[in-house]
Amino acid sequence: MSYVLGHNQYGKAEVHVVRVFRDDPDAPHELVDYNVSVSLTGDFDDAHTSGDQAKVLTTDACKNTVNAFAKEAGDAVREPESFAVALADHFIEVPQVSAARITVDAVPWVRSHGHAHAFVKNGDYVRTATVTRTADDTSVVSGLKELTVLKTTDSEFHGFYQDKYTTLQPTNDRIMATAVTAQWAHDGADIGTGIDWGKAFDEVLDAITGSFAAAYSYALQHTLWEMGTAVLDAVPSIAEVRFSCPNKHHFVVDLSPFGVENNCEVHHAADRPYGLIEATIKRSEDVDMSSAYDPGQAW
Ligand SMILES: O=c1[nH]c(=O)c2[nH]c(=O)[nH]c2[nH]1
Repeated sequence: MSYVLGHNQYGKAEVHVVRVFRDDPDAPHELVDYNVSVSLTGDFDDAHTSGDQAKVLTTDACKNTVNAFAKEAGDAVREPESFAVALADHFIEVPQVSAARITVDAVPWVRSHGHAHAFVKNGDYVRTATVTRTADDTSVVSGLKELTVLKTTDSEFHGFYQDKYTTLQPTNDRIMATAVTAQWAHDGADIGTGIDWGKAFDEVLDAITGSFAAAYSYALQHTLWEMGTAVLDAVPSIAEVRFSCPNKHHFVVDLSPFGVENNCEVHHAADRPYGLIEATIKRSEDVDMSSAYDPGQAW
């Protein structure tokens, strides 16, 4: 029997590193809070099929590298994308590595009361970055997750396909809520020219929240389209944006048994199940950024 080893990758997941910038004794402290994962692909068949670990860079060394680079990578540490690029550039130099993928979850901390060294965690969202480096190519995907948004009206859902199991009543007025996961891939040509990652992130965040608020919605799918086109309008270097958005259903509670009118005022916020609406919005038909995403990702 000759079985075949398929795609494999390995590395250290979730190295949680917090870097304080405190070089100038007179300046307020700054900090970044990153959960970093390293995933390496390459000539690692022997590690699996014969148990020979000669080519395996230990995941422990991957963890050590993340921690050391949090100091050694200088200003690149300040943005998750540039930190991930610095790490990927390092790991691709290991001869047996053909692709290095670095993912960073960045928790935002905001200065508290203008204080020089006190911060409050901003729980509004987690910022993400995924950098994939091969010998001759670097792809950068920025993103966010856990951005929960809600609007109390300007959302309808009707005219949908009906089969014998369809019981949902059409509505012209409902709450729409979701927790946005979004990932946007930067055009390869623009990465080398030095994108201002922080500015691009702020512009995308503003485009997503602004279009969610402003767009009149006929479905969460329709809102994803509006958010995606707003992102592409806002930042020219973005080639495509992917969304994964649970429909956080809010059902109007029937208060008629109590003789009480309920004009979309009292809702049951359902936990599960939830609709899961996912879409990619691309700048053109030719855009194919699939290699920029982890094949292990579910979407
Ligand atoms: O925005 C929505 N999209 C759907 O596909 C759907 N399906 C459903 O039951 N409610 C909704 N809402």
